Amino acid sequence: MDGPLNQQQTTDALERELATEQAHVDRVYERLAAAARSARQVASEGQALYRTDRNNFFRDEDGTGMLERDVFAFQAAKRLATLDAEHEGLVFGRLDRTDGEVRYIGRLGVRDEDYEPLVIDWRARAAEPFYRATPAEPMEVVRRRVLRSRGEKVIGIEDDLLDTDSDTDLVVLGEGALMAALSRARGPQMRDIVATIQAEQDEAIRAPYQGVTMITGGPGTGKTVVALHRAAYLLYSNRRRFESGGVLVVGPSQVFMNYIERVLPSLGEDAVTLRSIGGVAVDALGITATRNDPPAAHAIKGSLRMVPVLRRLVNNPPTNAGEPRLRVSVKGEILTLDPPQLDRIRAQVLRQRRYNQGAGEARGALLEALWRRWDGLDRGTDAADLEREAFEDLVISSAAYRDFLAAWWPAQTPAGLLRRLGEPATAAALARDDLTPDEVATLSDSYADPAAGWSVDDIALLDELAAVLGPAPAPASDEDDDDGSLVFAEGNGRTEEVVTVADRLARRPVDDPFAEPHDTFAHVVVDEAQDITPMQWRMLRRRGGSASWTVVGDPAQSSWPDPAETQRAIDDLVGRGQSRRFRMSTNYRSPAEVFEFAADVVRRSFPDADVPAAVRRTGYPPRLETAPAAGLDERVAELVAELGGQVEGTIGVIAPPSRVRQLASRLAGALPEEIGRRLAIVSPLEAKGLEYDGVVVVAPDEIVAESPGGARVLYVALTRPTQRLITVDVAGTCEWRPDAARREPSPASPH
Ligand SMILES: Nc1ncnc2c1ncn2[C@@H]1O[C@H](COP(=O)(O)OP(=O)(O)OP(=O)(O)O)[C@@H](O)[C@H]1O
Repeated sequence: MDGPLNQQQTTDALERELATEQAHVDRVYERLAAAARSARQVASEGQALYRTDRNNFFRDEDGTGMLERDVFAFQAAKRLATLDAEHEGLVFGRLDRTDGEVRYIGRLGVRDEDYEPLVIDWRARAAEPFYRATPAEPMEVVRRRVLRSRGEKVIGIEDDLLDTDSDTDLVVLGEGALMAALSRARGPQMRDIVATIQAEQDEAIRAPYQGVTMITGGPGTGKTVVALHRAAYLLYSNRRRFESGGVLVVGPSQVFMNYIERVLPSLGEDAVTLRSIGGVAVDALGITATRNDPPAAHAIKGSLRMVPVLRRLVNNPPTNAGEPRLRVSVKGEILTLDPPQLDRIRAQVLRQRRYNQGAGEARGALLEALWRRWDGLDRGTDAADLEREAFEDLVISSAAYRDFLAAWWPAQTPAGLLRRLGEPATAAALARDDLTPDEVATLSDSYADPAAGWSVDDIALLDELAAVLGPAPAPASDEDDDDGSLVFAEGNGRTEEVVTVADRLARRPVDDPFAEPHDTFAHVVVDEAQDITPMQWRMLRRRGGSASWTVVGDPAQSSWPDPAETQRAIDDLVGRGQSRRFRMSTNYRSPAEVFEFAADVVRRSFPDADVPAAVRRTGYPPRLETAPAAGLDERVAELVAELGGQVEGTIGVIAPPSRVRQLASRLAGALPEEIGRRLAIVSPLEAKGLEYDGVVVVAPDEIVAESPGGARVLYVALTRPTQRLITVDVAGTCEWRPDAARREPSPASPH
């Protein structure tokens, strides 16, 4: 080119280029419409073919020919149907290469009638230079162009000239797609970043699937969005493995799952299971929890010290429900099994079987022990003798035996068991030396009110119990049949109903003693991994016994009191298998003015925090406010109203958990509806992973005090804004502020 374009030339060039790109995009949509028509036709022909073949010979070569010719149309139409109707452009990128080739990049691949690519799927290898090429290493790309669209209309162009040495007459327009994308107001849901993925992010997205892939980095570095694009990439590059094996994405809360739920569909992928950490065990338990425990209970319930307590809860049911010894009378003889012997039998069975599967064996062992007692008795020569079978019939029909069995090996459910910890004496007996008396009291207290429902931490405990218990046995329809053995009608006169083989096969899934009570997945993505408690890691690992993993987190944002402990759990997962680590170095969310302030706060108590570089300046430093305790809510309402006029999109009020409810009710009536609609009032835990254009952080000192994560949790709150941050101290408190900020009055800035 011969130098920069003037204003008029730029406008003309932009119009010309937009028209060129629009023409290509139109062609793509026409081709897709044709592909969809063809797919429908093939589907109906395919059905007709199948029907014919049921009556005639199967003509394999016809079916194959049909699939080969039209498989693409099928795929394109199927994926198009899953794309978000409001996606921002099916085609979003163009590469002009040094050899003159032009490649368009899009959310899915589209070919023309001659099978030539009109658009390349962003996950294909040929699309890699779109994300990786830099001026230092242009990868044979002269110009990278990002197309911005609304529906099917191209409305903007952002170019990067990568190979400045090449002699090209390509025009270069716009000021960079990334900055344009980052400056836009945020809606209530996360968007995909497929048009502006950065090189270091792309490497993590396309990393091999095997083993454990760790993605670390500070707040706003795109860890979440990268992990989601990685899930889409894995499905694309290994569809058979991951579509059939399943991909699970786990995030910190239900609100967070709602926030990210559109990203994968907007990339044309809907075969991914999204669960909040409180909903991971919905497969085994049928429930999802959203309530968080207070910090002290959270610290106990998340700790591995709960493992032996729960094991004892299952395996040593307190025997206050009945006599701790078995006494039955057979033909006038009293046979007794004492507690030590009973304990030995129980332990022996549980060494080989989980509780639910052990019931039959335990009964067998009791009968065996009683028989030995009977057999060993010196009953005199004229005493009644009994065959073993008749002896067992007598024992089984005795009320004493049945009552004992019900108390000694009762049917147990995870929920019923965990509730028992609400009895302080039971909790203390089961905790032994694993918990201190104070911890036992805290734990027991947390179950005192059954109406409170289960907490997020309880879910991992219930899941542990479900695993220790093993799959629930099928409800027995016939007492004698519950050992699962086949019964055939062979004229023994006792059998009233014939259990056919077909019946039995139909029951097998419920009966299968090896079936796990939970789903398993081929790949598990764990977001905000720094907050996953050791007990929750156990729950997750049950879902990914032979899975590969993507683990995403930032220890500096941890709300767990001992970040080293969660790190050990992650190291454990990695084990000696394959693993790779990617560090994201740039904060794309926060304005630099806000982030530098937040980074100073976290460094005071966590000097090793991984602090990324923020790329965007807005000219608005954080605004540090103070309000008298009595007028705090009113002041927050005023500030939210002001903020509503300053930012276009979402507003978050992040308050200490103890204040959230009251603030929500005070602010409800105090704000114009237009602002109320954009407002969320949340605790820092609920704000994890989310972002808002404007944020008011209320009573930062209380946030630090109310969380075991302390300053790290405040750091989460301070790093949520994409545009503006306001903090409001209760008058007389500002311990949290770095010295420099505390000495200065509220900065005189253009608010
Ligand atoms: N390459 C990119 N192009 C455009 N936007 C991006 C890019 N990378 C990240 N973002 C945006 O930056 C914001 C932060 O991303 P994300 O929430 O994934 O970060 P995070 O590292 O998970 O943050 P946190 O640790 O604070 O939860 C999001 O709005 C995301 O869309």
